[in-house]
Amino acid sequence: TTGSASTTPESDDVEYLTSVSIGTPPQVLNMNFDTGSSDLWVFSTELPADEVNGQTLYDPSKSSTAQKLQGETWSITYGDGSTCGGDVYTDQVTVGSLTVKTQAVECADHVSKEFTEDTQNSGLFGLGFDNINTVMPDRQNTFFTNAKSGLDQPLFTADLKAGAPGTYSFGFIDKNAYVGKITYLPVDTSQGFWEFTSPGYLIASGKVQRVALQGIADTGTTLLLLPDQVVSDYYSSVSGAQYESSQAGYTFPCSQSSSLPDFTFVLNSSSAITVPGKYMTYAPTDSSGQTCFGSMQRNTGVGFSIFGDIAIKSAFVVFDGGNTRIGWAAK
Ligand SMILES: O=C([C@@H]1CCCNC1)N1CCCCC1
Repeated sequence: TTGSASTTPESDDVEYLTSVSIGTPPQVLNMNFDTGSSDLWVFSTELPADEVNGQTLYDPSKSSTAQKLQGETWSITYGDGSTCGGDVYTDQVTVGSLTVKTQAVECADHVSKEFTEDTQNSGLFGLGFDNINTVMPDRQNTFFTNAKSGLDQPLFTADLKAGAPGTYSFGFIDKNAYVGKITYLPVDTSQGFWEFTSPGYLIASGKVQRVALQGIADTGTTLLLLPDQVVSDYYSSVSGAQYESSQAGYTFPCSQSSSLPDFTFVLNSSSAITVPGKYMTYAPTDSSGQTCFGSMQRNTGVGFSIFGDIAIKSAFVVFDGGNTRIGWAAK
């Protein structure tokens, strides 16, 4: 089997939403596919009304294929401090033409304000490793784990685009979606993430800095979060760039946007991925449009780097669960 679905960016490419069908008859929710976590959770009819603002609610009582997982609950806190939790059903879940008949669907009965305010996002679709699924007392599998044995190839791919719809595909690699070769790096799954190490980086056409960047490929993180040393090196070449504590990040005059340098992360001795300078301006910090927030920021407090959508939309990425490796290609 295989399947693929279009994924559409919200404004500023802050997140990408993908249509998912759950239950019988199908209830269609737009969800945030997140390779940085491993719970499939949805806004549900169990939420208090004041925690819902525009999202689509999954109602298990209206699905003839929903089964409550008695005694099972979930609770998650994300890196930005947002939280949610609730109880668990199994139901049929379909992405494109790919169906998992018995998928754990974690129903939120509480969500923090970050989720309430994210009005188009009706849940997270975890694509990390099962060891960080939060369901207690019995941990549940991701959609990818459940689908994997039936897939033509035990992998999924992310082809995110800047300001345009892209594609998540399961079970196959679309040769028309990338150019050149796919370069694979080994993945360490011990923390539950698609964790790999880039051996170095370069700014613009400068010399390669042989600094190991241990990080995760996280489709659910917007920006590119790297070690302080790398980030200050990058912005040292941008006129007027500074770390603005009130903004909790590096900013620069928006007038500099067209001169932000490319950022390249190395994969091996003969391969690298370049984030074009045009992606390195994230957004203005206020409506005046004077000051802009950078797409590269410090990874302070995380313990590793996060190659979020800024990096992922600069490439075609293969999440190869069968071989526990990640593949990167230009496009
Ligand atoms: O909570 C997260 C991210 C948040 C954004 C969405 N993906 C998961 N983590 C990944 C980085 C380390 C801490 C946990």
